Amino acid sequence: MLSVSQLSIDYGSNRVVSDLNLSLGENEILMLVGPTGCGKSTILQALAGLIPISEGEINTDKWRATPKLTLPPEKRSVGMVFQDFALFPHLSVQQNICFRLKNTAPADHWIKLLGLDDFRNKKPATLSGGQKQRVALARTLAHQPDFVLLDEPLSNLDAALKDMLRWDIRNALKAAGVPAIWVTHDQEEALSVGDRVGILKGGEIQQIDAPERCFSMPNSRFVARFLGEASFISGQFNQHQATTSIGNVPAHGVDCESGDVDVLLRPDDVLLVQSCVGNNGEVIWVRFEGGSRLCAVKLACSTIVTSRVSHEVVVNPGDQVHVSLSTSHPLAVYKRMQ
Ligand SMILES: Nc1ncnc2c1ncn2[C@@H]1O[C@H](COP(=O)(O)OP(=O)(O)OP(=O)(O)O)[C@@H](O)[C@H]1O
Repeated sequence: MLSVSQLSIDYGSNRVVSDLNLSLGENEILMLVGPTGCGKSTILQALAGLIPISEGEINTDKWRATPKLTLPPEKRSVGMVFQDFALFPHLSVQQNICFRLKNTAPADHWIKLLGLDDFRNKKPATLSGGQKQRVALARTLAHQPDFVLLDEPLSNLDAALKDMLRWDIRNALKAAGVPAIWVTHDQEEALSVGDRVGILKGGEIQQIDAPERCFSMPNSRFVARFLGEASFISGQFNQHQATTSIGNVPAHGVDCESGDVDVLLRPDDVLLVQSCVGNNGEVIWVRFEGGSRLCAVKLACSTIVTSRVSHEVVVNPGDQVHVSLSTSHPLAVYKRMQ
């Protein structure tokens, strides 16, 4: 539907995106994440035609853009949703959504579907942040774009609203059958809402994969750490099995076939038990998360692993505990760094 090959983007002499290759399938939602300044917004702006590209090409079923073959934004059939909503303050909700629309039937459809019926005649200033973002989304979808680019659409909203609106946006995109690239700072949002996740670092894609794969089989330690709590324990890897000081687990070598490795542990892979005998670690910090607690445990070898326990388990720094590994899914292992 949309494909980007060998795309590079410069600001003056500063290359901020290098050799980007990605494709967006029909009806697919691709989440883009990465540290601040890694080029996420720049990529969206280039796809929308708002800034020039230096190398490579962007192709859709209907058009092609290269550094020499430029195409203005209005000819790209792309919808954009920004974090600051970008609504016209002097126009009503209805007028914002119908702005420059010849056929207003799709606008009615999205006004109803996104729960904006009661706000048709209100001005943006009288709406909540969540309602403003629904208006921005309705306006985008009412124009029936071929694809949508969302630049941190939820970052100005509070946590409870974010959680609800992210699903409303996903459902609306799926209902419209429009593919989207969605930039977010929120790893949880990326993993839960996206069909695929792309992780960027320094303007380069590190991995694009299904969320489960990015999380459980990251292709580098950077990706592992970026997508959530990650600890590593040394072990030996042989015959699809990793042997560590706190248990043996099925394993998959990301960059090696066998030998000395570091095993990626997510907090849910580590079982923490409070016991009077056989303890093998000391709790060094605990973070209360609501329904659970995240605990860091220092082992005798000085390795620190994290474990998530139910909120019913009361653990405190200084407690002696027993941690072990027992997973039925393979854990990612990486060649041991010297
Ligand atoms: N108009 C500009 N002129 C020059 N440099 C720019 C411009 N816009 C962005 N940059 C630089 O390009 C790099 C990528 O910026 P970009 O905004 O794409 O990153 P980002 O990943 O979206 O960051 P964030 O997560 O903080 O929004 C940064 O180093 C930034 O300082």
